[in-house]
Amino acid sequence: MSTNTPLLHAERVSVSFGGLRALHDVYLQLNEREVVGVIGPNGAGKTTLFNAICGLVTPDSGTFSFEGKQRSWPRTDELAELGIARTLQGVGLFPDLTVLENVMIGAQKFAKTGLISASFGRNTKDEAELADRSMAALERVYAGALAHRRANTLSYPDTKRVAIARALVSEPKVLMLDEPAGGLGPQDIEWMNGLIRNLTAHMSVLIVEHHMDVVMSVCDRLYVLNFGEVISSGSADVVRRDPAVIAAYLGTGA
Ligand SMILES: Nc1ncnc2c1ncn2[C@@H]1O[C@H](COP(=O)(O)OP(=O)(O)OP(=O)(O)O)[C@@H](O)[C@H]1O
Repeated sequence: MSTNTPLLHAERVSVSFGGLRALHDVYLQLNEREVVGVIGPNGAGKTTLFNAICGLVTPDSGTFSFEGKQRSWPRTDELAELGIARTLQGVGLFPDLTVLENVMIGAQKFAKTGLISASFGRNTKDEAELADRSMAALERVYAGALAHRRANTLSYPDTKRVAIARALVSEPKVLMLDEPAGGLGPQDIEWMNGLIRNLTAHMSVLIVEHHMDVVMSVCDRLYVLNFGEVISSGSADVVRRDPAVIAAYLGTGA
């Protein structure tokens, strides 16, 4: 892949739910080691675009390319192999499992005998390898000390870190983060932004966020959606000053 080829490229994406047009001719490009934000008011189509890339929604039309090759839209069971990982809005950890066990669930790609047998110790070599990878992922988000805590004892900011570790354990090329700053205070947002920037040493990051302020400082480029269309794209400075963006956000009070 040439250095100018985008890692991920979606073009002319349209999605309808019955009579409702959720996306219309949307485009998005993510380059190597880039942090790109998809922002926009409530109902703009951000999650639908994420879901299309993750195989949770099938577009009516549009093309998808990954590593320079056009291909069908990814199915959910192809994501790990392709190198795409996603965190879920609302975190989605298993409350009664330990942090390490939660992260190990993200490592299924590496469990030669399947997660269940590995988790139950039928193959101790696989289990040890999974645990090592999971521990390394936790350490990358500075959460190694939390490994043996139950997920339901964590603070909210810590659950968000663990959710990222769970996505990192499959060693993705593209990490998709759903509202990484949602519910965090200013200090934790700063910390989270620092973490995201560090991740770009190894991968590209795609972020969906409702509030534009929280992603402005961390994103190299932004796409702004409103009513299912891209109304602006570019650097934070360009987007922030775009009258169409100001009008869209003022219109919703976000
Ligand atoms: N499964 C679905 N069935 C019907 N309509 C849907 C479905 N998913 C989304 N929509 C509609 O599509 C539009 C885009 O929704 P989407 O969730 O993608 O927006 P969003 O920008 O992520 O919003 P928010 O910031 O509130 O999460 C909305 O009008 C929404 O009601």
